[in-house]
Amino acid sequence: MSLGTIGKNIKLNNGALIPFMGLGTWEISNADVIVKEALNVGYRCIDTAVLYGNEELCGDGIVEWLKEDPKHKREDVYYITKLWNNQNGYSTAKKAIADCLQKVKGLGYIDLLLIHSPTEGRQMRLDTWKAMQEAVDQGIVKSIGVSNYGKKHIQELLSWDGLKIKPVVNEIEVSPWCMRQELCDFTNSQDIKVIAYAPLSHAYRLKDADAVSVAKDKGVTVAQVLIRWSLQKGYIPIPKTKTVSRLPQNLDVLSFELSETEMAKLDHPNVHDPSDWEVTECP
Ligand SMILES: NC(=O)C1=CN([C@@H]2O[C@H](COP(=O)(O)OP(=O)(O)OC[C@H]3O[C@@H](n4cnc5c(N)ncnc54)[C@H](OP(=O)(O)O)[C@@H]3O)[C@@H](O)[C@H]2O)C=CC1
Ligand SMILES: O=C1Nc2ccccc2C1=O
Repeated sequence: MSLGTIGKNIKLNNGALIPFMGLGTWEISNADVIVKEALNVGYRCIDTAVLYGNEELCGDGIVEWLKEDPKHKREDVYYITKLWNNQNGYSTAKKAIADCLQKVKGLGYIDLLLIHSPTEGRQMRLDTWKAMQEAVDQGIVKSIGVSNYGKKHIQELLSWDGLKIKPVVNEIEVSPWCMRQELCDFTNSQDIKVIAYAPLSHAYRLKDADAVSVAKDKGVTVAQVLIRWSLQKGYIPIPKTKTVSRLPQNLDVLSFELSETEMAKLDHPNVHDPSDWEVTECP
């Protein structure tokens, strides 16, 4: 990752551009308020999911922001949502995608639709992908991707004879305590970008002594250090905060740089401590 490109939009394998980082919205119940505030302070990418139950509120926040100023354009915001596990299967996914769009109808289209996880088995994964490809052909979804996919799930999709559209991203948990170096390298080798979820370790490691020491040296917070670590690794982090006062801080990660020594101090290649679920190895 060339440091000079951090902070710029990132080109996906279909030519579309995705913002360099985004806002996670899991467990944000007033997502309309938080999303609008986030857009006002400069966030341009919002990550939600059917699971989170706040897609409509995220859409409302975006639409409110668009209405606020004629200079605010739909194409300046990147809206990500995900089909939940029980929405796998061709006809179920077709209906679910229509529902996803209906919930944010003011947006007109979904920038990026993900299959939330690979847990439902090969046939369901591929049938779901078929429906997702058709949503791109229809123009209601601009890009499609996967989440929580391990190497074998990506290989399965890339070698499927029904593949017409490659996934643009794999959204997986990545932080210094869940580095997944092999999976990240494999994902990137296939020209698929890594969206790093739980980049703040779901807040479990914010008191880590090494991270605290790096943050102190740099004069920034541990949250900022972790987001910067993710960017310097070449990932697209989606830190979540429901605290309005933390929104600007988490975005303010372009004015400092971590040295190789600091990056190495943060790395924990031998630790594998996901903050949430771990399904990348499922059959
Ligand atoms: N595809 C998938 O399977 C998954 C996707 N995700 C996505 O990734 C996003 C991020 O992951 P998430 O699990 O939310 O965890 P994060 O790693 O983003 O951590 C969020 C926690 O950090 C706290 N926090 C945020 N900023 C700061 C700060 N500056 N200082 C101190 N504490 C801070 C938050 O508190 P507070 O909110 O109270 O401010 C919250 O407790 C999710 O919201 C979701 O969009 C997450 C898990 C799985
Ligand atoms: O953000 C998320 N938090 C989760 C917890 C369990 C399963 C999926 C998720 C998410 O997508």
